[in-house]
Formats: sequence, structure tokens, C-alpha cells
Amino acid sequence: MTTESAQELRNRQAKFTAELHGDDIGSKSGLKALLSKNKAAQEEAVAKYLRHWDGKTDTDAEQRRLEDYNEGTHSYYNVVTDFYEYGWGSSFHFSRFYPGESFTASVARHEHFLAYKAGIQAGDLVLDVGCGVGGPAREIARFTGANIVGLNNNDYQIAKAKYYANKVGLADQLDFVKGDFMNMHFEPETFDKVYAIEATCHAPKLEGVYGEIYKVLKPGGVFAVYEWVMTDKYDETNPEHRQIAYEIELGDGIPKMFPAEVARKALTSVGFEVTYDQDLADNDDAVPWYYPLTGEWKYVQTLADLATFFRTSYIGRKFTTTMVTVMEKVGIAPKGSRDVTLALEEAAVGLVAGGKAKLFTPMMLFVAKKPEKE
Ligand SMILES: CC(C)=CCC[C@@H](C)[C@H]1CC[C@H]2C3=C(CC[C@]12C)[C@@]1(C)CC[C@H](O)C[C@@H]1CC3
Ligand SMILES: C[S@@+](CC[C@H](N)C(=O)[O-])C[C@H]1O[C@@H](n2cnc3c(N)ncnc32)[C@H](O)[C@@H]1O
Repeated sequence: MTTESAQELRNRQAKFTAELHGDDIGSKSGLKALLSKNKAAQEEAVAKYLRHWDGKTDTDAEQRRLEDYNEGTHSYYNVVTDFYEYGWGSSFHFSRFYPGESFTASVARHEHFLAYKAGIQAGDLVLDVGCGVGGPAREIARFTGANIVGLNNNDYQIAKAKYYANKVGLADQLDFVKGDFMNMHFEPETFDKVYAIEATCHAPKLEGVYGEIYKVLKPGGVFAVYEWVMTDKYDETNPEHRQIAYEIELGDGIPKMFPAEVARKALTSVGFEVTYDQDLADNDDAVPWYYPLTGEWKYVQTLADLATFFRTSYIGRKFTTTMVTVMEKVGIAPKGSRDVTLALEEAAVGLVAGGKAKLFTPMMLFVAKKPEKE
């Protein structure tokens, strides 16, 4: 059997993206984009994503998911990006909420805080690892005046990120490039700062992605990350705990959730000095980070958030699943769309359960420094 080279994989993924999403990427988003997909390609993308998710959590099943991390995540984001944009917006991450604070203000504040902790300055060259459709990069570019390169292995998201950057007049400050964060193509010591928001959890091994980040950072450079990890309360041998982690993995396209300790050790093992280490979810916030997925109206902070909250709540999600099921049955929505909403439902359930029990956090903040040269 011949193995595919990295270049062949890139070409195949790019070709598939063109087939699946067409050439008018950007102008359509959310459910409108979903309805304009190539139906056969969408069916294939969903099958590709779901092929490794058979309920098994034994070592062999995990190994298969870890080995297929690139295609697995690529397929996952091919099929969920429209739902994310429809339900959440263009920053694909969680955030803390202060009483009275709107959803969009909270998302932006979370991004500003990371930029502040990384010490990003005007004129810095910054890498955004796993940049999504560029929501955080646009906000951090405006907030700091830095130049940002977004790295992503999903062609559809890159095309969208470029489209949005042009639309808001930030094309001079932002660039978005295709690449696997486990094998970066940048020259060593290129970037002043690197950040990653809820993306490196897709890595099959954290030393791999952190090692690549270390390599492309300049000596004295800083890496700041919001990492998705299981907390110290998590016990892998407890079936209820493992079920929650499995729901998070399946619904969020993650080959394997790692404990916080594994992330901490991985950072130091590749050479970083960890200067800040804090689980931002481990506090007494009156409004929990997972509130939009709970369906508890008492947490909604502003009237402007009602539409978002409806879409993210249990009832809103059921409404979307029913609507998509009907559209799929009558042939308007591509086959497999319903399966995507069901996988996202598992994500929501697992994330809330993990968040409530404090077994999981999406905001383990590490700030790490690459030592100066001797
Ligand atoms: C996958 C990783 C590492 C991060 C993404 C975090 C969040 C932005 C997503 C996690 C679960 C997602 C769901 C939705 C939006 C984006 C997330 C919150 C929906 C609300 C989108 C609309 C669907 O109908 C229901 C989804 C539930 C899960
Ligand atoms: C949850 S999204 C977060 C996106 C962005 N950081 C944000 O907050 O909006 C995770 C991102 O990581 C990217 N990603 C996952 N695996 C990757 C890999 N191996 N190489 C590059 N990017 C990857 C996905 O395509 C997606 O854009």
C-alpha cells in the first residue's frame, strides 16, 4: 500500500473543498451555506468524519482516531463550520461572562485577555494556530495593531477567513494559510508571539504541536494558549467520566482529550518556561462559561443575546435538528446533515456535564516563554 505524501493530502483536501463548498465561499454562511453544498460531497464528508466514532473507547479505537487526526478534523470542520457560524458567530470558542455583559463583548474580552497575556504589541508578527474563520485574529489585529498569520488545515475556513478580512478592510494586517500545526512550514524563529484558542486539543500529541510552535517562535518569544483539557478531578477509569470525555471528543472532533498535567509537561518538555498557568473556569463566576448550552434563561444577560441563546439552548437545538431532518428528507439539505446536528448535540451535552462537574475546562490558560539565546 502506498502512503499519501503531505503535498498529495493537501491537494486532495483542496480539491474536495472546491467540490463540497463550490467557489462562492464567504458570501453565504450558516444554514444558507449548508443548503448550497454539493450533496454527494457532503454525504462523503459526514461519513468520513463519523467513521471512527463507533462508541468505542478502547486503545485500538483511540489509536485509529489519533492516527487519522488530520483527515478527521478536516472532515469535522467541513461539516460543522456552517452550524457554528449559524449558532455561535465567527469566533469558535467559549468565554467567561460578567453579569450584564453581552455574548459578543464577552467573546471579545476573552480574546483581548489572551493578547494581553501574550504581550502582543503593534508591529509584532504573530501566529494564530488553528485560526478558524478568523474571528479572533480580526479582533486581536484591531486591538493590538499586530500583523497576524492564521494557520489552519481546513481550506473552507481559510477561504472564509480571507473573505471576512477583505470585507472589513484588514487584509493588510492579516494572512491565512493552509497547514498542519503538527508539521509547520514556516522558517524557524519567524514569529514574535504565537497564540492558540481552543485548537491545539485537536492534536494527536501535544508535544508535537507545542514543539512546532517552539521552533517557529523567536528566542524570547511568548506563546499563550486557551487549552481544552480534563481537570485533575477527571478519572479516566471512571465510566461516567470517560463517557463525558467521549461525548466531548465525538461532538467536537477531538481524537483524544488529555489531562491538564499532560499539557503542562508537554510545554516544558519541548523547552518552554511556563510563566502563567490558570484554569479560568475554576472560579465562582455568577454566569458559567457553558451557560449558552444549558437552556437556562435566567443566565441571559442582554436582550440582544436572545436570538443566540435560542439557537444554542436545548430547545433551539432540537428545533434546528427537526428543521434539518425535514429538509434532508425532502432533499433540500444534503444527506448526513441530521447526523451532524446529532453529533453537535452530544458535544453540547458532554460540555455542559463536564463543565458543571468541573471535570473539563475549555480555558486552561498557559503562557509560556521561549528562552533567550545564551
Ligand atoms: C471544537 C472546539 C475545540 C471548540 C469549539 C467550541 C464551541 C464554539 C462549539 C462547541 C460545541 C458547539 C455547538 C454549537 C456552536 C459551537 C459550539 C458551542 C451549536 C450551538 C451550533 C448550532 C447547532 O444547532 C447546535 C450546536 C451545539 C454545539
Ligand atoms: C474550535 S476551532 C477554533 C478556531 C479559532 N481559534 C477560534 O477561536 O475561532 C479549532 C480550529 O483548529 C483548526 N485545526 C484543527 N486541527 C488542525 C491542524 N492539524 N492543523 C491546523 N489547524 C487545525 C481547525 O480547522 C479549526 O479552525
